[in-house]
Amino acid sequence: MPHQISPSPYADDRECSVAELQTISFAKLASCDPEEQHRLMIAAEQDGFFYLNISDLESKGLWSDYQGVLDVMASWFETPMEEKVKFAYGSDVQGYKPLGLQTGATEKSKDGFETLRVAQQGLDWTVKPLPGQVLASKELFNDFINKSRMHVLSILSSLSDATGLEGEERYERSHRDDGPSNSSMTFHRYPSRKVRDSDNVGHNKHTDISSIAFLFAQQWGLQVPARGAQPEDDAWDWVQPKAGHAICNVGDSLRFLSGMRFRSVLHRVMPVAEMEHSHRYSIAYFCRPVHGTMFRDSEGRMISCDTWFSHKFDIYRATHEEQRKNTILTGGIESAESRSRIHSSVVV
Ligand SMILES: O=C(O)CCC(=O)C(=O)O
Ligand SMILES: [Fe+2]
Repeated sequence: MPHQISPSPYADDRECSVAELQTISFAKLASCDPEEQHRLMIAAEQDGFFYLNISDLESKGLWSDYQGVLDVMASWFETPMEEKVKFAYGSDVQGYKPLGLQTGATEKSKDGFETLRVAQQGLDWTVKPLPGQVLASKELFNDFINKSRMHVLSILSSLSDATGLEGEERYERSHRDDGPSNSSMTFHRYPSRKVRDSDNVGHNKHTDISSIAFLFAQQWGLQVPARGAQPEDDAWDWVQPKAGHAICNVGDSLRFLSGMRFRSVLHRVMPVAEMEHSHRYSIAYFCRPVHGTMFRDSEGRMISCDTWFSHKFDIYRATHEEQRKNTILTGGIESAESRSRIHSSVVV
């Protein structure tokens, strides 16, 4: 596993257009700093993506937990396929998803990633149990999930403060700890070019189902649409990996809960030069509302978050052609006007 961030997604010294994301301080959010809450609100409204600095003491060692779980997962992904498929339960919140079950990032391709998912309380499940290697490090995984969740809930409560929400309207109320939900910690491995077929290509463009996706990625690959680009331009900017920072983005559930105020931005993952010889790893904690939470979706329907969740997973698995027939894959944000407003800069 590479331990240093590559200087560029490319093998040569070609220019690379990078999304200019705001950086929000978790330490300041934890102390309810109104200015930081305001900066977060603007980032959620305008960009939909931002970095969260999690290197301060207030983050309680989350970054080092991340490195610990990454080591366990990198070793588990090396186990033979016959072993891994024993955990393929067909669930979208718990267990293994092999390569190629969804569409890939280019027309006609299949996805190029495998995933192990851990549901809320999933470490304790006796039905659909997790692999022994994960359970042997249960305390580490528990800490990692709880701390990630604590960070996301702080983001949600800061957004409630910044937008003046009270009582049951507050975003953390629809994500309370005592309510069951489809929240899930997901570990992705994008196998290197040496061990995957050429028609397994990255992760197709999509918006996330979740309220907030909280991503750990120390390798290039993630992209957002270039500012002002038309869908047919197919122009994308890279999201630069940054040590000590989570990459956070608003997903459909928070976009809908906020009455379309916050921006759920399209993104995708493309294979990069490093993946000719190394696997790419990313970990995402998808925080989703408690079961039964209602909102109006991009098709104008009042719908529960659970129904949206299952429609969305069906469409992730549909063909590219099927995906184009409605607004579910992209949450209705394909038009140039409502796409990313993130500025970009060019690095060489
Ligand atoms: O692998 C990544 O960097 C992003 C993955 C992603 O977008 C997702 O799982 O929804
Ligand atoms: Fe995503």
